Amino acid sequence: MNVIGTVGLPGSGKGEAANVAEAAGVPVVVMGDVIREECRARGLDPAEHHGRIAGVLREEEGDDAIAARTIPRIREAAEEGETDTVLVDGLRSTVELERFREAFGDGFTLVAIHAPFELRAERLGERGRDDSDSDLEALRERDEREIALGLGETLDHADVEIDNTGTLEAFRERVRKVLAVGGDAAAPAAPDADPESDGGRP
Ligand SMILES: Nc1ncnc2c1ncn2[C@@H]1O[C@H](COP(=O)(O)OP(=O)(O)OP(=O)(O)O)[C@@H](O)[C@H]1O
Repeated sequence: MNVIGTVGLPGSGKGEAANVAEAAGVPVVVMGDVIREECRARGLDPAEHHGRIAGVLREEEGDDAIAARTIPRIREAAEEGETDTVLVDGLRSTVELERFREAFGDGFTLVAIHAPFELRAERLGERGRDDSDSDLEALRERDEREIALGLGETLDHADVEIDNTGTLEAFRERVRKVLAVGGDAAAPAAPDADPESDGGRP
């Protein structure tokens, strides 16, 4: 079983990567769904209480609570899917990463998606909101919140890096390649490899 976890700052392209997976018949498990379900189980509206319940779950069941609850969902998705690859969206911390590595061993591949702040701000602006200063400030705050949870450190542990600074089609193609190989086979793809390059590196 190949489990591909994606990690990236807000607006980096995780949702697009999940779309590529779905289009390719690769099931997608969203870690946030665990939290939404827990909100409903407690009679709370996920839209309002998502952030708080994520914190409560970690306090009650440990920092790896969301990962632990996601693992059986990943196994179920693998059984039901057309391929033996599953994409998991929503890793936030190295504790979660360790939990997944423990559960899936070499079958787990962490994929980091990178795009600079300005580009993420522009893309998120196009996704919904206008590109005002308050949105830039909101993105800065979201970045900081995610980094405080451990996202920055998690990015440093990636097995595969995807640089999402080009066209959407170039990004989708890169994701398709990573999904097709998964696991260790993905390693030869050098970080931020230039697809135009003929390998003439020193
Ligand atoms: N290479 C690209 N070129 C143009 N637009 C892009 C590119 N990559 C992503 N986008 C667009 O940027 C927006 C943000 O991407 P996406 O929703 O995948 O980010 P995300 O990492 O899931 O963000 P969040 O964590 O905030 O949900 C989307 O509208 C997406 O279609």
